[in-house]
Amino acid sequence: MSWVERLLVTGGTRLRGSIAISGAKNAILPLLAGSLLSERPVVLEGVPSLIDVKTMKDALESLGVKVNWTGDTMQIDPSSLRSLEVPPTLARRMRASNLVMGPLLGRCGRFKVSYPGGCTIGSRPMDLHLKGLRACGAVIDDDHGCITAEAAGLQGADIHLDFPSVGATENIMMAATLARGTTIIRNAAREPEIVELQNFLNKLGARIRGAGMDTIRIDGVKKLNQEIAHRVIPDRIETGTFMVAAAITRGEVLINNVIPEHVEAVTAKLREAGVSIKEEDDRIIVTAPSNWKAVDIRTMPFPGFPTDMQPQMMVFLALAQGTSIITENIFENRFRHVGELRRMGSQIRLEGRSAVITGIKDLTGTVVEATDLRAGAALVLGGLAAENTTIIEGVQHLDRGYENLESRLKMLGAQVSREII
Ligand SMILES: CC(=O)N[C@H]1[C@@H](OP(=O)(O)OP(=O)(O)OC[C@H]2O[C@@H](n3ccc(=O)[nH]c3=O)[C@H](O)[C@@H]2O)O[C@H](CO)[C@@H](O)[C@@H]1O
Ligand SMILES: C=C(OP(=O)(O)O)C(=O)O
Repeated sequence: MSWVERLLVTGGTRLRGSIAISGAKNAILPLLAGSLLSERPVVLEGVPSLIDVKTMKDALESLGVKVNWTGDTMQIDPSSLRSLEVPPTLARRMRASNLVMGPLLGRCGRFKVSYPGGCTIGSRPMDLHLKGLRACGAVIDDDHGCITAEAAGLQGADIHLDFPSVGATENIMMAATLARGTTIIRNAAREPEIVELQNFLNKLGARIRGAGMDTIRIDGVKKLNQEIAHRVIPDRIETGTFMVAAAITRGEVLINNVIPEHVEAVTAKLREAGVSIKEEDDRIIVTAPSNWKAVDIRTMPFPGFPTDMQPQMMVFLALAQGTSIITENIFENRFRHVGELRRMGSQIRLEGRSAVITGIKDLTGTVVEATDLRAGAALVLGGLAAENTTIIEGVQHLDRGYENLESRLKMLGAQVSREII
């Protein structure tokens, strides 16, 4: 017998209190994959309890790596690596499964993985990853949804990415770590998770510089053999989601364990709309006005406005005074939440890559479906602000990327519960 989990969110409560942000999903996943490059034990701290992290742990274990996960600490012993093939059922569970390609190729000279799964927000091809790995000397067969690669020793290369892809930058960085000579990645992604990966790999013994800028230089080393412990950076998308939760409920929330510079684009847009945001060393205080203004948003690679915050900002703007335009420049199919938000009463019109949002006074709770992770987050936020109760189906998407979401929202006064039917 199968069961369905759904969230029941009853709106109308102003969120108040303080909350601490968890380790970043999009940082821990490449760090776990990057551990494969090392021959010595690695300890990761601040590991969030997420389905995607569990999937990556399973993927590492399927390769023979020993992993011990207790609380928010993970001990990884990559010395026992013996298989170079991730089972298709695991690979298809999330996009980040592709991040084992670079490390396996770098350390062992071969891999076999299925095309990854992940959020259904666009076609998400792998061409830039494969182009970069081929430039380093890998012979790659990309056929029938399965990618196999071989290299008799990788060679450093000068690679220009057509687009600053986060995953391609990470895979190439990791493969190049153990290549002969120097690799240069131009038009590299500049996201904080890239800087985090550089810091982590350098602790292990790699020689990488430039992360956070558009050119990254990797001087290959023979092996990574430093035994290290590393604490993962806080999740900037979870931070942004809680910032919007405070704002949309006209509440006041102190958010701890934050790197304010990582959420600057979100802070700027919320301030432009009229929300008060006070930044201190590692915390942010969000105080919402009773009404807010429409603002326009264009998603861009970092430091631009993050696509992973686009759905959450859309629901906030659905309640703004005036008309906002959101242009989604990263993923061609990241508007699946629009239909669900319309069911809650919002007035949103799609025109190609843009959504035109005419602010209304109130949203109305109804039954809606989370079609992907951030679409789900937007629906929870809508539910917190709506009249009456919103029932959100497709909760498994939320569990991929938000740790204990309902209990943490409850700590701030929200009326949220999970129902199993
Ligand atoms: C686990 C993880 O870190 N996920 C994040 C990562 O995903 P991910 O690394 O998959 O995102 P990319 O930066 O690679 O994708 C950005 C754009 O480039 C395109 N592209 C990408 C690779 C490629 O080989 N060819 C190609 O055309 C994609 O289809 C997309 O349109 O960055 C995205 C963009 O900030 C975020 O939304 C995801 O949350
Ligand atoms: C798109 C996302 O994740 P993934 O790349 O893992 O699908 C996300 O975190 O919003």
